[in-house]
Amino acid sequence: MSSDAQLKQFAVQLFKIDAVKFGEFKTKIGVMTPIYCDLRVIISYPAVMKSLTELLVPKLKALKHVDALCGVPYTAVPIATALSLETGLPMLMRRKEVKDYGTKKLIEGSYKCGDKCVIVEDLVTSGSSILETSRDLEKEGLKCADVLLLLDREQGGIDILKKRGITVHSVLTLTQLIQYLVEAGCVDEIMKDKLKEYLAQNQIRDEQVKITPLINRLNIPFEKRVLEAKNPIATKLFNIMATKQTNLCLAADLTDCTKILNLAEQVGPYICVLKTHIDILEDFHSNFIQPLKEIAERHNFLLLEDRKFADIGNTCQLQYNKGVFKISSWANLVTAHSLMGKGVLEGLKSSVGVFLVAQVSAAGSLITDNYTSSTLELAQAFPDLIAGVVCQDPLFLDCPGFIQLTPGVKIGEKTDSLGQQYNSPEFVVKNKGADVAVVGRGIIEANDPVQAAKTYRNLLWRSYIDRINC
Ligand SMILES: O=c1ccn([C@@H]2O[C@H](COP(=O)(O)O)[C@@H](O)[C@H]2O)c(=O)[nH]1
Repeated sequence: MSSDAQLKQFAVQLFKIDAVKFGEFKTKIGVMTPIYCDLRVIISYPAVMKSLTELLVPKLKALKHVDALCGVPYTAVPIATALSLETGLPMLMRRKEVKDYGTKKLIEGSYKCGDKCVIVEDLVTSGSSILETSRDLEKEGLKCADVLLLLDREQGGIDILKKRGITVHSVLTLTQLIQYLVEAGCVDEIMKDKLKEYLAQNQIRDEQVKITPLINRLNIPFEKRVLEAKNPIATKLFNIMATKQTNLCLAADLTDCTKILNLAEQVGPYICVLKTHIDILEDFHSNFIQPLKEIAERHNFLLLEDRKFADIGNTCQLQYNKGVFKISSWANLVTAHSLMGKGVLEGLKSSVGVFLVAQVSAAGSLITDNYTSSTLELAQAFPDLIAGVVCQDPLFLDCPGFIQLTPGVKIGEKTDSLGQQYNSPEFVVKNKGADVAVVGRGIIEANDPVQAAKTYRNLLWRSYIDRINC
């Protein structure tokens, strides 16, 4: 059992090295907190590392039959190392990012299936990092029922873990830590009250726990994701993006056939997809299609008709194959709404790639979170047909074979006069998960559309490279 004096001395050590700070701090989820704990600094203070080890060792020894220790990356890895050296228990290491997920090991070290592994953690708020670690250890056949913890922030994480069969053995709670610091004269009683109020108002609910998926498409380069694509047009698009080094889709929202052909010819080298709204052309004639296809072939880009099919399957089939536009004869890709269910997808032929609309860029859209997640389920039920999803947020992270298409991209503007909402090229790729970004008026209304296309292409591609390297 840790003595009160030992704990108090440790609390003061943490305070002195600035591992615990008081004031107004913004948390990861944007909420303000009066107390901030950054235990990463501990490694620079061997005396504090020693105290911490002395506090954790008795708790570890009290656990029955332990085969290995694994620190939650990264802060708890040196803590687990110290415990391993002190107790002679073997240590394992979990990789946080597995970019080559097909080949790289998730867990480093020597172990066998069924080994009992104790997870070591410095701080628990929601418990999500521990859940990610136990998921990866269990994937390798290890058993992880116990966690050795330094500090419980008392925001519900311990109960969340308990519900999932994980027992946490902690050294200190945040309330105890403050009490020791008050007794030692490091902070006053007011801070204790502030903390009490903060904890009462900031309990994390079960459904708020977010676990980063094992496979995260945002970290995987297109040339690797192509191996996961089931739809042949998605395969083609991944290859085009990787070889041409562009993830720019031009929304060619012009109403004149010749203007579209001229623009396609000029910006062809910088785009991977040219998106049309074929029904806005005032002079549409079937002679338009052949040259458009030839330009697309020559410059190696795909044609996406943004028809947003949204009727019963039979009508969509007619709209797709018949009428004056005969979309199926030239479009490599089409968009469809999920509103009418799977009939729409059954009505489209499998040589096409479909982008299913899960979210839109329009302000005041009636699409709800439930609609979006049902759309993703529908997409997953048709992997041979679905090339990807049209959305505004980083969704389907664990489906690297699908492509995220994101419209609403413009430099220097936030809206238009009819409810369109824009983000910058960097933001949509790095923060919103866009694989391909759709740019319309940002290019077609620019003084020099070719230069604008080059600029968008460069910004989007650089952002994608930064994303996969970060
Ligand atoms: O949610 C959506 C879905 C589709 N679009 C289409 O993208 C372009 C955007 O054009 P801008 O000129 O860049 O605003 C346009 O063809 C839309 O129909 C979208 O904007 N939002």
